[in-house]
Amino acid sequence: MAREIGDVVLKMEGISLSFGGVKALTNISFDVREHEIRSIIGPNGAGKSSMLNVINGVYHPQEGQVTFRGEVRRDMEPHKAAKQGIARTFQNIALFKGMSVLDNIMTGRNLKMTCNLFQHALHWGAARKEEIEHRRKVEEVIDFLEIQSIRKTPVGRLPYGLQKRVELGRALAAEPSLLLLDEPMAGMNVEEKQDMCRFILDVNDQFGTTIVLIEHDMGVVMDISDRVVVLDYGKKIGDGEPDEVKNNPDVISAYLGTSH
Ligand SMILES: Nc1ncnc2c1ncn2[C@@H]1O[C@H](COP(=O)(O)OP(=O)(O)OP(=O)(O)O)[C@@H](O)[C@H]1O
Repeated sequence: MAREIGDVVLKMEGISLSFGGVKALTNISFDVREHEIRSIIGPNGAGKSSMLNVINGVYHPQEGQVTFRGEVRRDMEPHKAAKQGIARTFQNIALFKGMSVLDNIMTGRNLKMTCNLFQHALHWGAARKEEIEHRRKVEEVIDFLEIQSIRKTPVGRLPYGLQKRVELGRALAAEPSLLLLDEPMAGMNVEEKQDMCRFILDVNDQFGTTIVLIEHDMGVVMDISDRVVVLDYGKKIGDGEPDEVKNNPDVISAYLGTSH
């Protein structure tokens, strides 16, 4: 691979998270290095989505510490995480179905907009310039994801695989340094999965974006990940390069041996 894996950018230390009596995560530690594709796998209910929600501040762990780019983050909220360059996609597509592909991707630029609505409405100086820059970036994302032909189509009319691609586009429009992908290939057919895989690898390679990925398709995970962390019942049972994880007996019995 041409890209070089860098220093640790995200460090999760001793993370524990409970919902009432349910322990979603117990004392989990792992790190993510610059430019790597780091996957989180595990059976249903293992705590994968909860971990992504801790990373971007949706959930606040009762114990443990999250360090992003050398800064310990307390009281992280999703909008603060977004401002720090963390973007994400969701397990269930979260797009505006009645809006066009272009407008949905444009919403990914919201945090970067500095001019107010009134200025935008009148297209005054700086606002006009800013609008042009946002449009340029959005068109760049549309070209990158090869969705020029559907740019004006309402998202709700698109097949599922393309909606997932648009959701990736919205996350990319924010120009994240860390991209969190929650099951980006769930529900896709083989061809759609191959396309999505290619885009994830290209994002990582061309933009240098660090990626944390949750995915159930083991073939995909083992193919595209630099390192994999394995959760089971909220506990970490494996962590390492794909080959290492594949041969870990705990992982085999907890996960690979099941029908997931
Ligand atoms: N908001 C919540 N309130 C209560 N319990 C929750 C909440 N979110 C997650 N849990 C519980 O925490 C545990 C871990 O759930 P989580 O969704 O993180 O697992 P997962 O590995 O992402 O599962 P899946 O593969 O099915 O998406 C489960 O027992 C779940 O029911």
